[in-house]
Amino acid sequence: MAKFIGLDKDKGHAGRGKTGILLLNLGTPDAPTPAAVRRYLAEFLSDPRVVEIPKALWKLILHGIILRVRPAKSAALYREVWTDKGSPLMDISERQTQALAEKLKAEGVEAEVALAMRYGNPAVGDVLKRLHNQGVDKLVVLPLYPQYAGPTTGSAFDAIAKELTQWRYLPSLHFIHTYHDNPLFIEALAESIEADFAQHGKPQKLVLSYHGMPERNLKLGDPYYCFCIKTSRLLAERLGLAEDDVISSFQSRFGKAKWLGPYTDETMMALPKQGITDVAVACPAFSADCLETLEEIAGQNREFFEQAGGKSFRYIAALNDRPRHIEMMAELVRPYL
Ligand SMILES: C=CC1=C(C)c2cc3[nH]c(cc4nc(cc5[nH]c(cc1n2)c(C)c5CCC(=O)O)C(CCC(=O)O)=C4C)c(C)c3C=C
Ligand SMILES: [Fe+2]
Ligand SMILES: [Fe+2]
Repeated sequence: MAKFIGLDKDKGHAGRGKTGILLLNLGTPDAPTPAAVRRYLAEFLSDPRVVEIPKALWKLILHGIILRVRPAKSAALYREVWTDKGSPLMDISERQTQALAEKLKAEGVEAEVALAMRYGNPAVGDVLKRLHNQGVDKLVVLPLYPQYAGPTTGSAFDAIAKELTQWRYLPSLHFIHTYHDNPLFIEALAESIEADFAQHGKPQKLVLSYHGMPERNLKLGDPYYCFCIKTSRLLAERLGLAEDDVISSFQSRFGKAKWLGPYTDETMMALPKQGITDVAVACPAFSADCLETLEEIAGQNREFFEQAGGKSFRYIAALNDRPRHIEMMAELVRPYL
């Protein structure tokens, strides 16, 4: 067998030269069952970009403890958010892909728009091979993580690179690494928040809850924290809110190490004691609603807030397939088409 994957020898260069746009997100289990969640977590948590502790030690902890305990617990949480269309993250990602394809087509842009997931399905390698077979020689990759982070965007790049190192004929490649301060991104977020304020009134505080990361990653040079804070600052400026009206916090801790703070759960338990009983919460690190927003924020954190005496907790949905969000995606890829 040849060492590298080349052009199809029967077709040669015929029908090539197409542009492909690859939207990439994290991935989600195939079903809300312990077995499917175990498969998903085993792949996710074996990624050295995600958990940076010595490999042999981590393998023992992962297989000896975590993958025995967590799948059943997580599967129960996934069941709470699962719909007849499956995992929200998958359903929404598919809708985003379709909407971007339709928008570009309406603009007269010819491009194959595809979705891949970093873990699980559709797998990055399979989707890249499919695009290659469709004649794509120019590839634009848009990981749907607004703020660059090594464990997410960096890992998405690894998956692309791992596949392409096996190819003989590489496409031209454009990798969009961050859009935390893109004006259309800020505009899309602002619109979604303004729509909430118009309906329910301005809350005492707007809480912007970002997915967390070990604090050590920041110290080692990961820009994620600074990018999150910049998103918050630009968003507050665009909304005309004072610094004191907005809280940035970090959710979804994993393991015993210190993570970026302040922690969202502790914030929610503390606010009512400070007289803050009316909050709106948005999650600007998530381009699509998923377990971490629907269950952890709109479910668990709402309960923490209300149990501590909070009166009004509104979760503002992720940008999902809002037209302005799709417009932002088109704008991000346009320079490379
Ligand atoms: C173990 C460390 C983790 C790091 C670091 C991390 C970073 C990170 N993650 C996202 C986005 C998402 N994470 C999601 C789920 C999820 N994340 C972790 C762990 C880390 N994430 C776990 C173990 C899980 C699985 C859920 C569970 O078992 O509790 C999801 C949702 C997936 C879904 O199916 O809905 C997203 C999205 C970002 C942006 C990020 C950045 C630093
Ligand atoms: Fe995560
Ligand atoms: Fe979580």
